[in-house]
Amino acid sequence: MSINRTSRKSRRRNLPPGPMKLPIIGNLHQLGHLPHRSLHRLSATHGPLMHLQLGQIPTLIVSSPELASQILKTHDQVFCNRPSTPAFLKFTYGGLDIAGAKYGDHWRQMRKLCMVEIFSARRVHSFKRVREEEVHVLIQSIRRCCSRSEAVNLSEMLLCMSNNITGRQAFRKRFSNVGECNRSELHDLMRETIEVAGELSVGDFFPCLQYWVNVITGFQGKLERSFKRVDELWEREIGEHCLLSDLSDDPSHDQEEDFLDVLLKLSEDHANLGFSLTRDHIKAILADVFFAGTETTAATLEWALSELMRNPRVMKKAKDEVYRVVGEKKGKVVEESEIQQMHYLKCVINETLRLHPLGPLPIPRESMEECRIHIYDIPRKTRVFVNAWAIGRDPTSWENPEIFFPERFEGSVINYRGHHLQFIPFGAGRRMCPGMQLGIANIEIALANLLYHFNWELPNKTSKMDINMTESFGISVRKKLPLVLMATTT
Ligand code: HEM
Repeated sequence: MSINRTSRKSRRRNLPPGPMKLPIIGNLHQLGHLPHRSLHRLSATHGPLMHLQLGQIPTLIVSSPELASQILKTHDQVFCNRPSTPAFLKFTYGGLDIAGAKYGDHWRQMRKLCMVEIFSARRVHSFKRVREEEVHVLIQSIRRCCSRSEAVNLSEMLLCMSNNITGRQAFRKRFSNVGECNRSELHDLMRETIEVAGELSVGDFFPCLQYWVNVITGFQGKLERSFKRVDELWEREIGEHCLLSDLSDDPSHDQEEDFLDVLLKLSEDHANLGFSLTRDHIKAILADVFFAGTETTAATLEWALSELMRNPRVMKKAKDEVYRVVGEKKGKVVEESEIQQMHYLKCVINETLRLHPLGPLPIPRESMEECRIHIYDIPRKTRVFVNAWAIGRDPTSWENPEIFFPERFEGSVINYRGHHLQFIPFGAGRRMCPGMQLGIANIEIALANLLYHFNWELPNKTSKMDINMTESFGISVRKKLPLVLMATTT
């Protein structure tokens, strides 16, 4: 398959348009080692529309707001499929979820159901207490490090917090020890699974040899083992929920419904639902909630703090705002109602998402039919990566794009809701992130509290420029090296 351009010569000679290839500028070997900066460098040389031949898969990388608008708005209906990779198919029970589902009736039904029942503003609000309690546990855990003059591994703690919040939202269970924000069975399992799911396996790009390539490289074995453990976890939680709902004197009946309560209830209501929500559908949705929701949230917080450490002026301004809004409130958690007045904090989060979006690689789109983008004909089944990372650093949209400058969002109409294609950390169009509000609520409350309760320093008198900002690939783009800081209480 080639990506064709209408030839100028043929137009001059009044001939029917003949094909001209959009040159292939990269291959699988390069992509395997391409961090975002190399992709950025390639697009600086080859323009914002790049064609890579990844094994058997024609692949486009789109790195300008104009082209992103063509993919995610003008031709959203053509590009709203997701390619099936073995890892996605496995963890989503053959694409029964939202993120891995092929575009069509099933995806529409699942997305609508989850938007109403799981991702709605009402549901996000109902977990306010869960977020505030888990942030309180995080603060207490950091305080204990302070009292022992120990460095805080924030990368690890933030991921544990995010897992605990999601565990409580999904099935009312936190997995760390009581009162701790430490590693748990869930934490290790999610880490391992996210690594497997985010891995670029060679077999993904050779569909006809996929299974055998994955067996030979050992990827298939890794995938099966990981899946078995995750499936056991979902089964255990579903079993416990079914048992609890049979016990009329269950004390947790007073509490907010969790996602699993909601999904189990819906699964018994085929008539109203109009389709059958099986156990596998439920497990697939749980997989989405954990895999799409935990690391993304923790990674954004990690980048925000790293940028604040490198930019003391911004750190001071953000802390001043939090104090001004909250006032003197010893030992308490900053509450969500107070965050609505923290406009600069929101700019800091925007600026973090601009420079450190989820990344172009983990959740690609796929064209469902042939389509013309710019002057090129893009064949059916082309994989498309919209490079939010490069778009967020595009000098034609952003002044001094490499500088962390939250003020650029003050008084600006640009937001992350998918309307402004120069800033798309949550994507845009039909397949835009449905968990945006949930993710932002977690990030805001955690960041406000980390700024309110602590002063942060680098360990061993290292300089702010020593903070390593190298990225690593996975489901989200995380810091390659953990963020380790010293905290003192304010
Ligand atoms: C900072 C946090 C987050 C970021 C940056 C983020 C980003 C993204 C992006 C870029 C996409 C692809 C959109 C596209 O193709 O246009 C996506 C899809 C998705 N996200 Fe998020 N996300 C976050 C949090 C969450 C949370 C908390 C959840 C759920 C609990 C979630 C669930 C999903 C799902 C299910 C999809 C697939 C949607 C579909 O294919 O229809 N995300 N996210």
